[in-house]
Amino acid sequence: MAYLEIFLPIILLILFLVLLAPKNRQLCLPWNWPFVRMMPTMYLKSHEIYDKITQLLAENNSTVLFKTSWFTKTDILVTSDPANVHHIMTTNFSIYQRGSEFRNVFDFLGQAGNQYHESVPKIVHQGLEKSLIAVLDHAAQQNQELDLQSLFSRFMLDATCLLATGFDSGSLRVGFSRMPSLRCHGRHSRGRVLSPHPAGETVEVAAMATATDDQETGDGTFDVLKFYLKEAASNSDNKGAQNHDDKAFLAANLMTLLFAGRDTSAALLTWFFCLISRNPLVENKILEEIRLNFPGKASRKHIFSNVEELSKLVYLHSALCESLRLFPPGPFLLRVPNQQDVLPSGHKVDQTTKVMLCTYAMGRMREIWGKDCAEFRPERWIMEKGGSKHVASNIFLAFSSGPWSCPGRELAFTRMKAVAATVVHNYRVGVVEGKLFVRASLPFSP
Ligand code: HEM
Repeated sequence: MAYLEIFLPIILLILFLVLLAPKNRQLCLPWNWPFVRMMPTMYLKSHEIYDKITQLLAENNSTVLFKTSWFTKTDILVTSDPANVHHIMTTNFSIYQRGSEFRNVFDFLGQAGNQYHESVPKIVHQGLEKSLIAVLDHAAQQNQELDLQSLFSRFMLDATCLLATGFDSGSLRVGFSRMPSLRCHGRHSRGRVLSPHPAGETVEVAAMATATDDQETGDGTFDVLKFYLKEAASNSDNKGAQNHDDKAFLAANLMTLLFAGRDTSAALLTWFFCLISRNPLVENKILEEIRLNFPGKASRKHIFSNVEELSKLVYLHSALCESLRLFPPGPFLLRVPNQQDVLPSGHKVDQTTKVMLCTYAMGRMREIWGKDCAEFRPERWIMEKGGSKHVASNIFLAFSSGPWSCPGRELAFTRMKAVAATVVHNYRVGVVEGKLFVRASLPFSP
């Protein structure tokens, strides 16, 4: 009897697991436990989540439904199937829409007007000369190790802030110590950029749109949004935002831009330098391309006089695309349908399904990129007769696809090419042994 009391619950538990757990089991999917479903496996594998999901997608026809717990009632459908991507991002995008109106506000991204074309070359040159080259020269003279991602983040933050608002946050300079951080606060769309002030002392740069934001902050912070609104109002064609709703909207967009313009490009450039430091042949080809296209500039730090000249660097462009394929700064794009839908793969989704498009896995699919999909090979982006190869955005998803794709793509390439060409031409970058680590975070970064 005593034995029965001990063994009966165990037998019942085993029966329960056997009957319930394997119910939805597909090929090689994580074990689907009762109540907590696939959460334990996802948690345990979180440190290698991107590679694990890539492998699962390869084994399950590019689409996998992850069951989260019974309590949250939300399932996650992960897909790298190009037909699903096209359906979600283009054909049926209206039910998966993100609903952003940023395009009307910041026309400098090239959607309208010519402010982009006028300002970018000046800002890129100024940033390279005043900060990037100065910092790298100093580090090279001192034989100093540098945190590359912090360096590129600062460059991109200063360039984006200057371009979007006219304010120079001056965070990249010789002797920088703290990494600037971007923070957003609650319902007032309040954001802060922590950055060392050009004058030397550390101050906070804030973009605020609270009900009381007419007052001076009085705590040593600089209100970038107020600066931007004043500039906009003094422009006769644009009276600037007048009411608080407009200001909140502008503040939210300003923060989006600062985040989008800083971390993506900085993470990608860091991966680019990691990859070329391990592939010296690629680095040599980039150097050769620079030599051929900018003759007579060998002894100069600045190899190009206007950013349009950068379009000659086809191999460098390809090496950046190849880095984006292997290490896209956004490894997943998230969408939630606002009604029921059936994907081309046959999967049904509704408002309780989070759909994750796996950019990382798509960049490593044999079916798309061939047997050598795991190799870093910029040549795959170049046509046989020369020139860059066009790859459809539903298979190369780094900048998203369809109507809501990245509006900063051209700007991103211009700035990344300017930085990469200048650094490759002037310095040798190597990864310090043991200092490269991969963070499972967004943006996906070394
Ligand atoms: C390597 C560089 C970059 C990559 C890989 C990248 C990638 C992306 C992706 C994938 C999205 C769409 C996200 C989604 O649909 O869920 C996006 C949106 C966006 N990107 Fe980029 N981007 C880059 C650089 C930039 C730059 C330089 C800017 C501007 C300064 C920029 C501005 C934006 C904005 C404003 C959005 C829309 C954000 C929103 O809708 O909330 N991006 N980007």
